Parts: sequence; C-alpha cells; structure tokens
Amino acid sequence: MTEPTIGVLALQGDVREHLAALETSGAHGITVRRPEELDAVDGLIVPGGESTTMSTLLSVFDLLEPLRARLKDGLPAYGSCAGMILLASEILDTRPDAQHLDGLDITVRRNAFGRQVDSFETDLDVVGIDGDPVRAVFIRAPWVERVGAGVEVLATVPDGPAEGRVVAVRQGSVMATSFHPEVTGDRRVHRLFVDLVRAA
Ligand SMILES: NC(=O)CC[C@H](N)C(=O)O
Repeated sequence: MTEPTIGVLALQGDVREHLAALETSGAHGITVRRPEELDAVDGLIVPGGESTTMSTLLSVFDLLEPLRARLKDGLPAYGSCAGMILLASEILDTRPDAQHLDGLDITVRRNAFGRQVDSFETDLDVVGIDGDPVRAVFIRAPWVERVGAGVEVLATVPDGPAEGRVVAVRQGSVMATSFHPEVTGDRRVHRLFVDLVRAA
C-alpha cells in the first residue's frame, strides 16, 4: 500500500484540519459521512469537536453500527480529543445516552482538566516520536483514567496539577490523543498513524 486512503469522520468537528494533516503525511484523506464511504477507507480519524453531538449524529447518519463493526474487524483508527472519547470503551462525565465506539479498552473522563486549565498547551514526549517533544494543544480535553491490559501509554502530562495523567494511548492499530496535533503543523503524530495503517 503506497498511499493509504484514510477517512475523516465528517459529522462535526475539525475535519478540515485533519484532512490537511493527512495530505502532508503520506496519505490520501477523504470525508466519511455515509456507510459506503466507510467501506472505502484503510483507516479512520475521529476528529476533535464535541463528543455527545458526534454521538447523536453517528446514529442519525446510520454510522454507529457499521463503524463499531469495522473497528471490531481491525480497522485502524485515530481519535483526537472528542475522537478519543468516542473510541473509548467507557466514558465518565458524559450524557447518559452518549454512545461510544468501543475501539480502545480505556476509560476516559470527559472535560477532565477542569475549568481553570480547560485549554492549555504543553510539550510532551510521545513514544514512537523521536526528536523534539510534541507541542500538545489541549482544548476542553479528556484524560485517560484506566488503560486495559493491551493498551500502551504513549504520553503523560509532564508537570503541573495534572502531572502523570495519561493523554495518548495505542492498542494495536488504534490510537488516541487528548490533544490536537492537527492544529499545530507538526505532522509527526499523523505520520505515526499513517505508519500504523500501512502496517495493518
Ligand atoms: N476539543 C475537543 O474535542 C473537546 C472535546 C469535548 N470536550 C467533548 O466532550 O467532546
């Protein structure tokens, strides 16, 4: 597979930023709004945005079950922020009717960083990314409170009140970050995902 086709779930959220990031990361990016479009992708990004809104729209667009089925089948996926929330197997502090995709064996807490620091930036060391640390932008971000046995922690908050909190994970070819690499211009996180898609 030379240039994999990677879908960006395009129901809500920062779809354009992820498409632009894919185009400069060695992949062809397409939007996914319909089950047929999902059939055409080698991997899928669930973007940042608002997880409960995306959850509602997944049902409205008849994508919830097809997407769960493809993830179960091994579709590589990457979720940033709201995307991490949707990919989780358990969500804390969400709407009682919010759906999740069950692509990663993690428990996430939505809006976990609290009001004072609900948006901030920091430098992170990310497993699998060499060189300079990654500038991580957190916008009303979740953190991971539990990781299942097969889940590798890729990054934790280095200091401050949230020191040690898990903010990037991978389980097989599914990965998620609490932060938004799609808004910084540093493509190393997207390249990491494109490599996972190629290897899958
Ligand atoms: N930047 C984001 O994606 C924020 C996520 C949002 N707080 C949610 O619950 O979905």
